[in-house]
Amino acid sequence: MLTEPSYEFFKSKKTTLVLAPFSGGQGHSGVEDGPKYLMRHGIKEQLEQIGWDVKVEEPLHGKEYEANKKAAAAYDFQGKVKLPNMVGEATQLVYESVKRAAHNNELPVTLGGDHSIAIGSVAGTFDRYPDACLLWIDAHADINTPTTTGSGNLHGCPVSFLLGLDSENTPDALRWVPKCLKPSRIAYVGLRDVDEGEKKLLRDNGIAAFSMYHVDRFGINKVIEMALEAINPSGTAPVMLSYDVDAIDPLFVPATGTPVRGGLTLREGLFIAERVAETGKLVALDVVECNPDLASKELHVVDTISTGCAIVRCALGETLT
Ligand SMILES: NC(=[NH2+])NCCC[C@H](N)C(=O)O
Ligand SMILES: [Mn+2]
Ligand SMILES: [Mn+2]
Repeated sequence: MLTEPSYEFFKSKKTTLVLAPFSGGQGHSGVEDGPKYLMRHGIKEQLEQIGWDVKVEEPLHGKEYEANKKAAAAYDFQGKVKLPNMVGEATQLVYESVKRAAHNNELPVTLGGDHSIAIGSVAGTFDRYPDACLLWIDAHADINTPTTTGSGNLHGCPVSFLLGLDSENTPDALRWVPKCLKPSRIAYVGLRDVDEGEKKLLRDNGIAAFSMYHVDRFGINKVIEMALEAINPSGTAPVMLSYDVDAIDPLFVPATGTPVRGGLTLREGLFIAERVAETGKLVALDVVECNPDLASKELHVVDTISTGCAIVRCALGETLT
């Protein structure tokens, strides 16, 4: 028997799509078009079809970050970190939107954009639900600090800011970020490309991290049970899902900036979202890193965008309704 969803907004089924067309957390152009493509593919109508009342917010409207990226690169850096001011401003705007939606008992669904925007969406969600836990579905751990990052790309760092790691080296423009996350409250699923410095941070902080090895060894169902048990032992805490589409194998999701082979199957990827929906505890969702520009053929765009939409529908209960 499926668990009855238990949160207020899950009963009222109000959601806000927070469009975050942002690419400043990494080098590729095109990831800022993710929200546009997801919307064009009908994500709003698809959610309405399964009974959701859908609002849309565009906190970055008129910002032209992508157009300014090249020029900004010359002055907007701090140590190794690229575009801290741009990322700091954009994520704060996302934060305000997500926070407002969450306090309004609407389910914020943040559509990226690169994964740096989770700085805003996670912080906004935890402002409303301080006891929440976070499932981070990704090929990457995104826990680099300003010191450990090799690339300097902030989409590889959001978790470290939310945890408050290496805070003495936090770029000024990111000092607003509340240290809202505890290491015991985040678990990863799908990892397969983790930097050496990140592995040490995961170990030293005792963070629950399930790689593709664990998915093969135990199966996806058991892995999610273990991940939820690690971060939400009572089963009563609110759950946020931050979903980088590169967790799923590039065979199914080719149009993404940092693809890594050997990932989740499409069904494993959707099952995670379905299983989280079934808990009835979902309070916020991100779907990030869809980059239509990186497709080598039109079919790859469709594969990637339709998977992004399916993740959202599954997390919002399509399979259960
Ligand atoms: N959100 C992502 N796709 N992150 C990829 C990060 C890759 C690498 N670990 C870095 O820090 O640059
Ligand atoms: Mn990733
Ligand atoms: Mn990521």
